[in-house]
Amino acid sequence: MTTETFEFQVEARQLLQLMIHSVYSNKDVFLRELVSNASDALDKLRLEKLRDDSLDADVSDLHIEIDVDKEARTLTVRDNGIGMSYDEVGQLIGTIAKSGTATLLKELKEAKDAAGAEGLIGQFGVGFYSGFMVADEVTLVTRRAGESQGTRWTSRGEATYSLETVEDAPQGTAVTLHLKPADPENQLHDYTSPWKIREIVKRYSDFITWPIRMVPEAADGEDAPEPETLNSMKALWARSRDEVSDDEYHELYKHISHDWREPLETIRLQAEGTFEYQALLFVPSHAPHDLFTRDFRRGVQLYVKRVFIMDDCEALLPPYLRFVKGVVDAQDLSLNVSREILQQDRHIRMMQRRLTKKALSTVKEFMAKDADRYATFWREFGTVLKEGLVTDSENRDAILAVASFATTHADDEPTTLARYVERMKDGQEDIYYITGESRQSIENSPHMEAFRDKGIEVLLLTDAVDEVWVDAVGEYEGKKLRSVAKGEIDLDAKGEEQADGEREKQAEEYAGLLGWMRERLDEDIKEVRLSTRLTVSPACVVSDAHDLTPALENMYRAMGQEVPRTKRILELNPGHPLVKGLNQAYREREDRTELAESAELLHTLAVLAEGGQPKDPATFVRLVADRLERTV
Ligand SMILES: Nc1ncnc2c1ncn2[C@@H]1O[C@H](COP(=O)(O)OP(=O)(O)OP(=O)(O)O)[C@@H](O)[C@H]1O
Repeated sequence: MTTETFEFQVEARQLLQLMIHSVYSNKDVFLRELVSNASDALDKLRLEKLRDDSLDADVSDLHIEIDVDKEARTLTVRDNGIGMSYDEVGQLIGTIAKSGTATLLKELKEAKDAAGAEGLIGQFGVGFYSGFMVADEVTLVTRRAGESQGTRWTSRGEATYSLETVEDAPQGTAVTLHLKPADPENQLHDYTSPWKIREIVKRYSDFITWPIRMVPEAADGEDAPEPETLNSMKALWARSRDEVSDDEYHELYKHISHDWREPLETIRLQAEGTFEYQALLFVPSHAPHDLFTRDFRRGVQLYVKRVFIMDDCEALLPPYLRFVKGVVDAQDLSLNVSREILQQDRHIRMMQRRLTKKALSTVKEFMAKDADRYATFWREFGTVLKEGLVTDSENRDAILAVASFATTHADDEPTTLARYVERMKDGQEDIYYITGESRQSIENSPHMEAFRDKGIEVLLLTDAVDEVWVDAVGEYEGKKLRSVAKGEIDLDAKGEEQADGEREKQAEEYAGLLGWMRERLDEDIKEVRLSTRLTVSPACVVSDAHDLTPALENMYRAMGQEVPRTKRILELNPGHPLVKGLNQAYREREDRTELAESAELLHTLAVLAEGGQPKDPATFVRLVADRLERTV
């Protein structure tokens, strides 16, 4: 069979170069990655055989084997697992199909130091390619279980790789690294040394549930020694807490999550009784880059009596906890259980409730005992946790209790709702918030003026989900959550006579202008009224208390839902010279053509001030230019 040569995808080539000129100082981890892939391949084969007994595959002694040849300076990691077909090798090994590769590479190039680069690579995980940190050539020979022909893949980690079919490949995959010369100064150890291999396997892969064997090289003239099993194979989740070190837990986390960094927290949970299970969950320390993409893979694996059943088990945790990684091992499920059955299983639903409560109480503990850890957690996962405020009414209070929000009270320290309430002024009945794209834009919004003036604290909500949960939640401890940009806001003490009298007078004075403007702006505006929110700006637009905000309208449209355009309310600041002038002109002039333009301008300025888009930018620019021309 001829050998075909292929070019690596551009991204794959760039990643390979990064691996070769190693951004990662600890090169030992290449073995963990290869063993991890081999272990996955064994899991997959066992599962496939379980589902389809007719599969022509030998599952009697599934294991991983590590062989070294000191003379040839090669190290081989072999498994008798699922293997790959010719096409799969091309797809899985020659390309990087993962979303976000381009972003990762860009960030890597921008990372200023090795530690930053290491962190980024860690988040991504480059698995198989890490072999090129220690080898100048990698050969992979594989045969998919059930197929007769095998495939050999070879590359020197440069621009190309070659593929050929082979006739006599054993079932599974063997990855052979042609090792670079050892260079201990650069952490490139002698990976042909049995004690080094023992040490690495023990450190990183002890919990792997398949035997990892090594056949030590025979001394001259002696028979080959018996293979030695290097790992204990004990499922960490089944061992008691004091038997397992934090490092061991962390290695399991890295195996499951493909993250190279330590988790923020490890959570153990055992349930005894009618439905027994053990769970070992991890809260990562960093949000993965694809957390908000549609095909994000959740991190909880399901085992049944120590047998791996599935990755990415969505029935075990609600979507807003999708960042939690870990293992759940249930005793009383069928090995053939499917995703559909899991979704309907009463025990699984109970398990999900318990795991959810445990995850939330862990966050509560961060909050109570370790402010830094809580701050990291919230920075990384607050946005996704808030989705639960909308979707999980049972745990809404628990989520609200651990949620925090940016606030006008402090520049860099978010507040909980409880603390906000403690600080509420005498007579303040509601919790005020404003939503928008960035802290800066909403802090300077005209809607904030009266609040700033009176020193009333406002929560600054800038995540898309904030628009939704505030409506779903509605109130906290009997205090309404109120948008400063919705409905009528009256911050003056009720019944203040002077204010009331003044307002009545103004209402009379402005009645004509307000009615006339409403007619002029009828397409977009349903009411024009005098404002009690504004102290500096001439005008602002607000939504009715129960109307959709423009951001929500856009969100629904982006999701493909039809929503009618909601007309808004224009508020004018009667204390502003521009508004006063407009009123005077309205009263004095018969010809109101110019005035109509001014009304339009005022409206557009109000839209711009809250970060909106003018409906007709060209006309707006022309009107402003006209006015400027007259003043210069
Ligand atoms: N020993 C193996 N047996 C069977 N398939 C394998 C083996 N090694 C790798 N693969 C296939 O190649 C794919 C790519 O492997 P690679 O190590 O690059 O990434 P990964 O394991 O998917 O994720 P990560 O990069 O985060 O480790 C795997 O998902 C798997 O399908």
